[in-house]
Amino acid sequence: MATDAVNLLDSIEPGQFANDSDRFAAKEAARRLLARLETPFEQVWALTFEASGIIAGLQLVQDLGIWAKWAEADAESPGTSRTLDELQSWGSSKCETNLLRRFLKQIASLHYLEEVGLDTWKATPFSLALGHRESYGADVLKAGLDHAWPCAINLAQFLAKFGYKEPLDIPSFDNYREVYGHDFFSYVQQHPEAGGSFQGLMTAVTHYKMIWTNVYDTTELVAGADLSKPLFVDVGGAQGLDAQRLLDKHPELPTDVIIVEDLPDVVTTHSKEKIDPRIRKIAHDFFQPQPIVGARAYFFHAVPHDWPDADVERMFAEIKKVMTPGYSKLIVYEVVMPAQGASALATTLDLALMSCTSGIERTEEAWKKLLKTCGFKITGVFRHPRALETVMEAEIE
Ligand SMILES: C[S@@+](CC[C@H](N)C(=O)[O-])C[C@H]1O[C@@H](n2cnc3c(N)ncnc32)[C@H](O)[C@@H]1O
Repeated sequence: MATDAVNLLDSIEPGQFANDSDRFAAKEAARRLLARLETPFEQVWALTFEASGIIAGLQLVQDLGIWAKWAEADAESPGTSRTLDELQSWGSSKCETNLLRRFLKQIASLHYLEEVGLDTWKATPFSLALGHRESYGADVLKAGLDHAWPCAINLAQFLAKFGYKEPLDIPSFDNYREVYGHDFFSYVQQHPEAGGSFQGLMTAVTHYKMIWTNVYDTTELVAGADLSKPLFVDVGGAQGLDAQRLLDKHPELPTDVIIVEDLPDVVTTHSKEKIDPRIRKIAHDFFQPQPIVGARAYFFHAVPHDWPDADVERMFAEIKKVMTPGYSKLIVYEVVMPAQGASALATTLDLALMSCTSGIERTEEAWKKLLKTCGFKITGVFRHPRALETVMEAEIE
């Protein structure tokens, strides 16, 4: 029985699923299986010592440039196994043989590499992705080390110190400031490396999530627009991926009606994704007066969730001042936290926000209340069964 079960589980491959939802459902089932099969010790060990060891090893191999070299070599000769000597020779700095061996052995023991012989490994899709710049896997790893891990280590003691209140008031108490001396967005503007890993993380997450134009039908928005004026302002739009998606859906749109706004360092230093030259990028702080007046839509994707209510009120107040009543729309694309059965991705994002930015993933009730306080009425709520996030459309009340 045990052998049959093991053989069956070992035989399952991602390619056998008809679509990504089926693959995802099986992956979630495998997580539940693991939660049932692991002993409490195995679980706590995996969460602590395995995880911290693997993160250190993955970053070390990344710092040596070995993942990138391996991905290049694998593209030329897919599936070739590599010896320790070969991998060591790819390092940009000299790394002692046994030091590298010890890390590679742990990485392989957790199946992120395949051990195929003595000191010999094969790449996996995961290890190859770490070497591909365009997958942003290395940025997610680095963002974990730059932001998530140091903040998580401090979080419980920080919350105890402030009497177990929800951290929703950046000037009074903020975990990131406790760790780094500045709130998150001030810090990343002053530290380009930490800002770069955050932007890479955002790009990876945005690529992973469902395209907003598949959740919200933009036909009416565009058909009812006066294209002699700005159409779409993506506020805190980072690399401009959502703006690009609107253009992909409406390729006939002219130049300069789609605008992406973000902080100066994001628009200049971290601007890496290729987007259509018809999209205009401008540096703008959303707490300052909004320069684009009377646009058809002001779009916020995963931006309000970075901030407590008082800051969202300030941010939306600047938008409200420039909206044309009855014409302009406020469009928010965010996680709407369900009362029950939230996914691990939603709850993990919520806690990462608490830990790093004093932000929060809001419930529908919280969103309704916040938008009302800001002087907006919700004109539509749009969901997709497979989307993490919900589109909320609002107008000036
Ligand atoms: C969580 S990211 C979301 C980015 C993008 N909308 C997406 O979904 O991929 C939040 C964005 O807000 C930007 N941001 C933070 N503070 C800002 C400010 N005061 N003014 C303008 N943008 C800001 C950040 O630089 C970052 O790109």
